[in-house]
Amino acid sequence: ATHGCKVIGVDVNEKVVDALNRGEITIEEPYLDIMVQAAVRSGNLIADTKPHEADAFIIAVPTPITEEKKADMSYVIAATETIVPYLRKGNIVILESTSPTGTVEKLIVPILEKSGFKIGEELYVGHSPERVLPGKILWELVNNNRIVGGINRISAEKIRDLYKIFVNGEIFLTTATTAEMCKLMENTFRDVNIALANELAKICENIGINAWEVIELANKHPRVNIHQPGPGVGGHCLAVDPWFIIEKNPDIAKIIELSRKTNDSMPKHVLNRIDEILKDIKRTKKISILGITYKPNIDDMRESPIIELIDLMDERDDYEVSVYDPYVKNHKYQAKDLIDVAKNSDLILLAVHHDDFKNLPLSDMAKVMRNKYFFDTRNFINREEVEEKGFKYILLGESKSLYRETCLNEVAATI
Ligand SMILES: NC(=O)C1=CN([C@@H]2O[C@H](COP(=O)(O)OP(=O)(O)OC[C@H]3O[C@@H](n4cnc5c(N)ncnc54)[C@H](O)[C@@H]3O)[C@@H](O)[C@H]2O)C=CC1
Ligand SMILES: CC(=O)N[C@@H]1[C@@H](OP(=O)(O)OP(=O)(O)OC[C@H]2O[C@@H](n3ccc(=O)[nH]c3=O)[C@H](O)[C@@H]2O)O[C@H](C(=O)O)[C@@H](O)[C@@H]1O
Repeated sequence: ATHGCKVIGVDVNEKVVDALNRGEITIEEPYLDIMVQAAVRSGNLIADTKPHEADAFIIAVPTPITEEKKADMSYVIAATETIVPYLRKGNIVILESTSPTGTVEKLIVPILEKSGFKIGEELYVGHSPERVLPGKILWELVNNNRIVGGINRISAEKIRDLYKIFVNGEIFLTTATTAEMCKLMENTFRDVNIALANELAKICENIGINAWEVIELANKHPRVNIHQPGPGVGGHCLAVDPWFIIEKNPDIAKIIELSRKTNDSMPKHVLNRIDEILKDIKRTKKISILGITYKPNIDDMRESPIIELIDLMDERDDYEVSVYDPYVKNHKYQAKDLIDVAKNSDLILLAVHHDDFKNLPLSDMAKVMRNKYFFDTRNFINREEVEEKGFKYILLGESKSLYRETCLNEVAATI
């Protein structure tokens, strides 16, 4: 809309539509409010609960997984069916939702055929996966390279020409099914690499060294890029998309499935570590959790591993939980500030590395706590600073064994 096109934003949620028409946004994303205001004011962006006739239709509805880890394609089916009555000869239809392989060819095309138009000749159809990173969406939307998979060459070319209106990155053409698999493998690549880092974290805890130090040093190799361990992988992308591959290839996608399970095991692993740290306390223990979103500096809690951790603690009667997240209001355990969250607590768990947590009021927090344990799952907080304030600092991916202490002393003595 800010590049001169007339855009109709269609959503079944009336609240989203009403907000957009007032020039307001319903998600947190840097600079999006300014851009939407400008687009609405220019008259180029309007929203409605029903589609209008148009030259091109872009489908970007949710593609979640069910409890059984199967792709839920109901939103894509519903949205595609909704546009059929509005289609005209020469229209372009693009699926942007991250989808299992074969979605365009086997699910969307048969629905679009109900329009009576010849697919690929009178209707141009394809998949152009969205690759933006939440928190950097507006920059990446324009500057990322894009893949366009058509059901035939002319479809891919027509879709490419549409994206050229606002994309500065390169646009690569392929088939619809290849484009679907590219998107799934991009997120799977990241998920598998994070699983490797999480496994390393557990191994290092086992042998008494620091995984973060191993990663930093190993990554000095020109062809090594180990990712960061943490309390688990969240979001509606990495925690979801690999399952689309596993569902269709259960006997082959073994590494992918094991990686998913490894990352999903991290909240339980964090709880096991807390059990071990607080094993001598026999009464109900209070845990203060800093951050519950799925990653830093955003308000999205979808598939957050911290929510999973809280659920695990809820199942136990020896834990009481208190939470503080500057991006979240209304969580059932939400404290009003960083002092309130620490009241009568036994352990602070740094779960999400929001920038807001860079300068914690550690002295004031320590004053209201019962025991002063600080468990950092992100290697985010300065160990010396925390220890200076009287806390015992514990880091995910590190177990300070006697062996490690002795080795470090020996190294220090040699230097
Ligand atoms: N959010 C992101 O940064 C990225 C999202 N994606 C993919 O894009 C797709 C959409 O994701 P999000 O925008 O994050 O989801 P979302 O849940 O934030 O928004 C989807 C919107 O679609 C609406 N909707 C549902 N059914 C509809 C229908 N039949 N007709 C019209 N509107 C309908 C919902 O009310 C909701 O407002 C997913 O497949 C996701 O994996 C891919 C890359 C990045
Ligand atoms: C390959 C890739 O980088 N995909 C991006 C990803 O966005 P998303 O916000 O889900 O990715 P993320 O920043 O890796 O975070 C996912 C999760 O992984 C965790 N995480 C991430 C990196 C890391 O080294 N260790 C780690 O534990 C994060 O804490 C978070 O819980 O998924 C998006 C999507 O598909 O929606 C996609 O558009 C984005 O480009």
